[in-house]
Amino acid sequence: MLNTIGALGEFGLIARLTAGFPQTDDVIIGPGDDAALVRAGDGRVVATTDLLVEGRHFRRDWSTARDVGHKAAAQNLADVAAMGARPTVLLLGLAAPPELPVDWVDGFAAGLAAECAAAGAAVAGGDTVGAATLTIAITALGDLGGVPAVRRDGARPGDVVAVAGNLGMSAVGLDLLRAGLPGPDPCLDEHRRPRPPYREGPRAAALGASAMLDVSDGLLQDLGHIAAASGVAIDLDPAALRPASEVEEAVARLAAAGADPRRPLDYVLAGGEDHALAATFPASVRLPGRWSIIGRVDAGEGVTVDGSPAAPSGWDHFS
Ligand SMILES: Nc1ncnc2c1ncn2[C@@H]1O[C@H](COP(=O)(O)OP(=O)(O)O)[C@@H](O)[C@H]1O
Ligand SMILES: Cc1ncc(C[n+]2csc(CCOP(=O)(O)OP(=O)(O)O)c2C)c(N)n1
Ligand SMILES: [Mg+2]
Ligand SMILES: [Mg+2]
Ligand SMILES: [Mg+2]
Repeated sequence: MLNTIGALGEFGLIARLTAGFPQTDDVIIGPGDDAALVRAGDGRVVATTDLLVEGRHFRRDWSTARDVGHKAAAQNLADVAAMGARPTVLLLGLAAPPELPVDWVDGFAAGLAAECAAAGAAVAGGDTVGAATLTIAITALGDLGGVPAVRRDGARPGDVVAVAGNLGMSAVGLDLLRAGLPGPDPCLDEHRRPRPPYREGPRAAALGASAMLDVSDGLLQDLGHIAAASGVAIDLDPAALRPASEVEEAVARLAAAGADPRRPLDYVLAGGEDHALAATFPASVRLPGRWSIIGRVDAGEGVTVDGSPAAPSGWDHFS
């Protein structure tokens, strides 16, 4: 039987790839977090990279070029913010077929520029090649301003779990697109142009967040990374995870169209591409308005909802 990476799954593949990679004193935080932290001269820089592949992350008939520019930047800048850092600089890799309209490139660049401006980041360089599949590879850098990075491994029993940003809208928006249901719909907007709460990353670090990440693959799966890295259990409070009315309404639209949607709560728990920030904080911290408490950290392992093992799983590129 063929031994393929499909059987390993995305995270098995990453573990296998990175197992033998050299780690020197220049690497302060290596593979395994939202971003790396590396030495740079006398200082430190946060560094992360995420790819977007046409057909896999976006479709040109579902999103405008401008949308894709916004999303490509946002997906990467969110990983910087999730370390508690301020995004500073982005590098753009672009692989594109020669048939790609110039208008598309112009729109993409405008969207990328606008999202970078919103986060306070500049574009410092990149690379451009021809290829069969339109692919965007972005590297984003960030500045911690002298504070420690917020990793995935610092959650402690007794901490609270909190989220800034919205959950479930992007995934239900994707299902609207799959079902061919037209807009306007706020969930479509959220899917096309996620709005990570960039400034809440450094703010959470200043408040003493013990762990943090951005929700890209689905809340349960991503909180599972915090639970595993920290050696703790996380229990979520379903009452605190009530889906936004926009999610409820989009699910109702899908059901009315016979599209067999998931339950609203499942979009919240396992949707993906939210790029909300999820963090753990000592219970004594008074959280600002953009953060809402959704659960608590206990001794043990795994993620549960109201004490029960959580069923829906998140995104895996290979299974
Ligand atoms: N090809 C690779 N080589 C080295 N490290 C990788 C590779 N792919 C993923 N990683 C690392 O694995 C971790 C998880 O990746 P990923 O799930 O994509 O993070 P995120 O969801 O925050 O973008 C990250 O720390 C990332 O740097
Ligand atoms: C055409 C299309 N199909 C499916 C999706 C859904 N989707 C693609 S990637 C992904 C998960 C997040 O992407 P990933 O590359 O894993 O980002 P990372 O976790 O590395 O930040 C989801 C939900 C989409 N956005 N567009
Ligand atoms: Mg991340
Ligand atoms: Mg990634
Ligand atoms: Mg990411």
